[in-house]
Amino acid sequence: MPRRRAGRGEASLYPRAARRRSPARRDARRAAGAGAPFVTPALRLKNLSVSYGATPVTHGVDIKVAEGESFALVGESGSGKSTILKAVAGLAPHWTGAIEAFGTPRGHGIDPGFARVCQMVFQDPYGSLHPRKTVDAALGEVLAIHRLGDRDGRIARTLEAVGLEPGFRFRFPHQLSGGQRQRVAIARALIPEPKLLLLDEPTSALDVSVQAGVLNLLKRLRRERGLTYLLVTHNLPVVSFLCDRLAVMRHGRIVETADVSLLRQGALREPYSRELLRSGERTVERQELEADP
Ligand SMILES: Nc1ncnc2c1ncn2[C@@H]1O[C@H](COP(=O)(O)OP(=O)(O)OP(=O)(O)O)[C@@H](O)[C@H]1O
Repeated sequence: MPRRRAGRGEASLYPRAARRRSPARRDARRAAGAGAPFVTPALRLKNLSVSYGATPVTHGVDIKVAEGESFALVGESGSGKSTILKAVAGLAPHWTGAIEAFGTPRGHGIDPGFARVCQMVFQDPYGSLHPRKTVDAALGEVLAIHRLGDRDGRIARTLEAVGLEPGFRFRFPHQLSGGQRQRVAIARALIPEPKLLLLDEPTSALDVSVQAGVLNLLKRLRRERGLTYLLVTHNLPVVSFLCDRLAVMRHGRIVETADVSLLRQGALREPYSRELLRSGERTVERQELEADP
């Protein structure tokens, strides 16, 4: 059984998790791999079974995502990918098993400590932003929930980080384009300075012409902030661009977990994964995506 690092007691976990690690240390942790002993994963799902009422949706899902890693869930529609994200975010409260971020388990209800380190970005920026709240109000609300000060400074810095000019601060959602709205949604997730982002099809509701810009932004933010991503997508080029590993889901179960290099080589092991690969959508033009630095 993997041993836990000394001093990673439950009470002190969130302050430790929120501390920025040096890139060298992060690379070393990544090189150690998600399954290596002594390394507490950023996210651990153990035997996770989620249901809606009496209907079971996922069955015994096990996932470990290392700190700084980007991990994708792919698979056919209805296989339970978004349900896993919802359970981690506290939006699907009927589950068994365990959900841990940086070694600390979350409960089934509202968990403000967990929300501080783990935030979610939804697929549809039109639905996820309140139509009567300005960008300033949407971001300020998150700061108030987490009792974070320096409201003006944090909002200004976060808008800059997502590539929005200061003038966007007092606009309403209907005064923004789809891509700008999704940048606001990303800003809202980023503003409490989480370490782990749950990304549910973050670009699929956007026009193809703006998808690449948002994907490039997510890639840069991860690099600059040492973020960990758990991403749901149907778009395999997005997985290839943004992720290190992927899990293929079918009927609520993981059928294969693989390094993204196998996806790129077309060398996934399971017949179902290969079928998915053959039918993979290609909706983002590769040339629009930035190369790795
Ligand atoms: N709030 C809900 N209440 C009841 N059933 C739900 C709810 N949300 C999702 N489901 C059902 O759970 C199953 C899994 O849905 P989920 O959204 O997790 O799949 P998915 O793999 O993310 O699909 P897609 O790729 O189409 O988004 C589906 O059968 C869906 O109808």
